[in-house]
Amino acid sequence: MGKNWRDFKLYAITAANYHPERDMLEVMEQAILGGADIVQLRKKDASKEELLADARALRALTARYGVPLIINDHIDIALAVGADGAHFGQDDLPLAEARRILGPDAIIGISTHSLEQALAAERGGADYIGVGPVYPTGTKPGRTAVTTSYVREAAAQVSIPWVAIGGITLGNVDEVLAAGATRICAVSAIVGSEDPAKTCRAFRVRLDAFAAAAKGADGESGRGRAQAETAVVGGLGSEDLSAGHEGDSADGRSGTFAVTVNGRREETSARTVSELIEALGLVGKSLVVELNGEIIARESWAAAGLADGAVLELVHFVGGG
Ligand SMILES: Cc1ncc(COP(=O)(O)OP(=O)(O)O)c(N)n1
Ligand SMILES: Cc1nc(C(=O)O)sc1CCOP(=O)(O)O
Ligand SMILES: [Mg+2]
Repeated sequence: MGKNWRDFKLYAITAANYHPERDMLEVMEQAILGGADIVQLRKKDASKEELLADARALRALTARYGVPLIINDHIDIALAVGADGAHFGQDDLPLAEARRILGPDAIIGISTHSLEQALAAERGGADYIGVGPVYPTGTKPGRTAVTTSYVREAAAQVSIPWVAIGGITLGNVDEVLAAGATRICAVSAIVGSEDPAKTCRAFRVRLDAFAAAAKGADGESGRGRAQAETAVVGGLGSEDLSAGHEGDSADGRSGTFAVTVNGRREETSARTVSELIEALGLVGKSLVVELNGEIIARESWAAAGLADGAVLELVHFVGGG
């Protein structure tokens, strides 16, 4: 493993059924290249032989990138390939048994669906917990969604690393992060996407933007994350974004062009980040701005030019903890 595994933010899990035409290793390598920083082998109903072969191959891949490998359900496979850890659900091998077998250094993750289960896993010595399913998901059909209210409880009361999971997509991840998640796990949204690397990069942009907002508004402690909210840009149409910029702009250019703001394509005539903030009515707000994957310091907003195709994440921090 490279960096401290506890710093992971984006957890990717295998699910070959979502990419029947593509090789599992190729998809997972793309996910890692895009920013997935922990990987789980999950293959329900596979034979031990099949699991072992996949686990060996994934072990080699993840070792090459210094990314931790977790094996779902199968402690023998985890041991056989020297995985970094294993993940168990409420009905799987009990935590105490898993710890006895895997030893003190293994990363053991436990699925939880309520705060009570989370606190029990924490007391029992889990290294991290899954918090979910946040939304209904076809990857685990029939499971009742715990909603973002459990995410908020976890943010307030869980001390060990925890990861939000279940139905998380680029379309709803901001809501999960706004509820206080700082790590997310996605299966279908990553491995079922056309371009897993691009999808992971997009998840990372949002994770980083929320982390920066939490830090900016509350110092190093990260307190008050649960109050982080994305800037309210959803209701603004191109008219709003072009406000104050009709006709030629100061530098002689005219017209509008397309940018993506918090995942939404917009037409704007704003030539700089400052102009865009103004057009959005966000002047004076506690904001973190990410432009094409880079956080832009407030003092550089006026100089930060926007071009056609620019991708922006605007995170509005709305309170302390
Ligand atoms: C990170 C993470 N969280 C939750 C789960 C689900 O585990 P479990 O409840 O045991 O269900 P199965 O995955 O075994 O069907 C997970 N695998 N990973
Ligand atoms: C494997 C799993 N465990 C969950 C839990 O809540 O414990 S939700 C889930 C499925 C996550 O897949 P997707 O990102 O495609 O919804
Ligand atoms: Mg399980």
